[in-house]
Amino acid sequence: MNSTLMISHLTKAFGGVKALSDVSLNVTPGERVALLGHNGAGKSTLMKIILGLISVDSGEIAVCGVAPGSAVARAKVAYLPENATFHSALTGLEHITYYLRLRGEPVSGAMALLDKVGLGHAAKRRIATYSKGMRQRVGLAQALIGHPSLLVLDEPTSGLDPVSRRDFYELLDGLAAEGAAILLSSHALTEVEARTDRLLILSGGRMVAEGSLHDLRREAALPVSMHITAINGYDTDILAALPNAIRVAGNLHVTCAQDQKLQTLAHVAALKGKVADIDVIPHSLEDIYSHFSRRDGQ
Ligand SMILES: Nc1ncnc2c1ncn2[C@@H]1O[C@H](COP(=O)(O)OP(=O)(O)OP(=O)(O)O)[C@@H](O)[C@H]1O
Repeated sequence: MNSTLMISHLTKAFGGVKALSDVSLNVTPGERVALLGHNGAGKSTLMKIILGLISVDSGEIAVCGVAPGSAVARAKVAYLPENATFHSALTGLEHITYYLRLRGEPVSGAMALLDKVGLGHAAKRRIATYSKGMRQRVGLAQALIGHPSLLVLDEPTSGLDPVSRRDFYELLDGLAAEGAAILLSSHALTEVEARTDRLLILSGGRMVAEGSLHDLRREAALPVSMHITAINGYDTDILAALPNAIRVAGNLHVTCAQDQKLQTLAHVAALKGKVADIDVIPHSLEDIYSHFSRRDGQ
């Protein structure tokens, strides 16, 4: 397979603590993958291994076809830490110029990088005067030096306002469209649901779920919840006709297993003349995430 990142049966322990157990995953060019998990689930450990900062106990890993941490891998992988820090006395332009020089890249590219992340207008202002969102963009511009094939982003949007988050994801969309693979960790479930191609859920060091939200929803097979609005006066008839219906804060509520959904809807439909409306309540990513995270006894 044409993988930018290939991980197979990876295991890592710190003393008696198993940080990662039998983790496998592939990320292909242009894919945006979100890594989700509770505190201590193993996300940072996985990122450090991908960056070549720590070794594995067993399993295989290849970044752009080579060992993580090798000179080739380091040239192709970029990392944006959650709290990137900058010398606040430097301007954005000076900062990026400095890092271009360190990487042996032409410094003439600094302005183009800042333009790419929407910071061209502030390039000559000191970073101390930048907002959190602007500093995050400097970090992204720095990460883009050398056209990385894989971007590893640790909670890149934490602390950003909704507009800055949207702008940040639009930048990532553009990079993915140019072929960069993106692996980002996040606790902001609703936003990654909309902005990534695939979700990975780590729990207790194990990869407990992987797929699109649609795949995870199907695999979780959580009970279906419905709200029924009765035509005035028919509440009691409906409750009598549907044994699994209950009254919650004045509304009628029905819960059934996934494979009972059509049958339950047919029962409700048969009550025409008594039912004004029915709403099937979709599960949020939080519900699905909790389901998989708890499966490991977390
Ligand atoms: N250097 C270390 N020495 C000992 N234990 C460690 C070390 N690094 C991580 N661990 C343990 O490995 C487990 C996974 O930690 P990790 O930092 O990868 O989790 P995480 O998912 O990144 O958490 P968070 O969301 O809080 O950053 C935890 O139990 C942690 O205590």
